[in-house]
Amino acid sequence: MTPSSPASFPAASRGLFISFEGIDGAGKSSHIQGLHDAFLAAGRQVVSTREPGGTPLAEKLRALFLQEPMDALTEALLVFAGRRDHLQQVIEPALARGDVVLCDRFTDATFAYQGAGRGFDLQVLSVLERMVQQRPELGEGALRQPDLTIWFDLPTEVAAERLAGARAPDRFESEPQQFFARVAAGYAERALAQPERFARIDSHRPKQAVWQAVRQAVAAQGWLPASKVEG
Ligand SMILES: Nc1ncnc2c1ncn2[C@@H]1O[C@H](COP(=O)(O)OP(=O)(O)OP(=O)(O)O)[C@@H](O)[C@H]1O
Ligand SMILES: Cc1cn([C@H]2C[C@H](O)[C@@H](COP(=O)(O)O)O2)c(=O)[nH]c1=O
Repeated sequence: MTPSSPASFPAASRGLFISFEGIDGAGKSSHIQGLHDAFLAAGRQVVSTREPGGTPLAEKLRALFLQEPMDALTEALLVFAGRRDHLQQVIEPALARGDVVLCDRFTDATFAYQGAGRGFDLQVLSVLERMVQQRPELGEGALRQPDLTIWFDLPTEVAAERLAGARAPDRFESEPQQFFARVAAGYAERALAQPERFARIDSHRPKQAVWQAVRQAVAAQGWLPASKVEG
């Protein structure tokens, strides 16, 4: 059996937490499914989930979050309330079982959208983050954070073109391009501050090239075999 064959690649049995980020229309969705399939093929149990959402309660909050007018503090409180439930009900149990958790958006989105996009106080967001994500069992003062964040980066005008006419826009998708420019800058700031956690993917390329970059970013961590290109 070669080192890169899937059956020889349960490289680790510890849980893995991978989040996917980017402005609306950045192209996350199909690659999350591709990675889900690749991890299954490598013999891992996989939980694909999303934020806001991921539990019955958090999905109810998501519907309000995406549709009802509210201020930025209310947005932040709702999204962190849903995140708490999601962590307790889905993410932590999956990681404890040793599963791979693929999460379409997590707390970086809150810093990018509510923080950079809306201009909401980053220190208040940090306090909420600490309350919701604190995990004493990981070490004193430790917070649950993704092991890897795959950030789909592309120009706001390209994302807008991709979304145009695709579906009825929600409250965020209806925002002007200047809003998304701020959100994109927010993501860039997060990535700069935590380069070891972020993998930036240039998403202004054909889907197959983006997929190969995503696959490579995960393989570089030793979590999937490097040689095989799927999807
Ligand atoms: N590399 C690409 N080139 C061209 N079009 C793409 C590419 N990737 C995705 N798309 C198209 O762009 C649109 C948005 O993609 P997708 O829904 O995957 O983005 P997303 O990041 O999940 O968006 P959102 O966060 O708003 O749900 C879809 O119509 C998709 O087919
Ligand atoms: C987690 C999170 C999300 N948002 C925004 C970002 C998107 O516009 C929507 C979610 O829609 P998607 O198409 O499923 O990605 O919600 C946010 O503003 N703050 C957050 O923390």
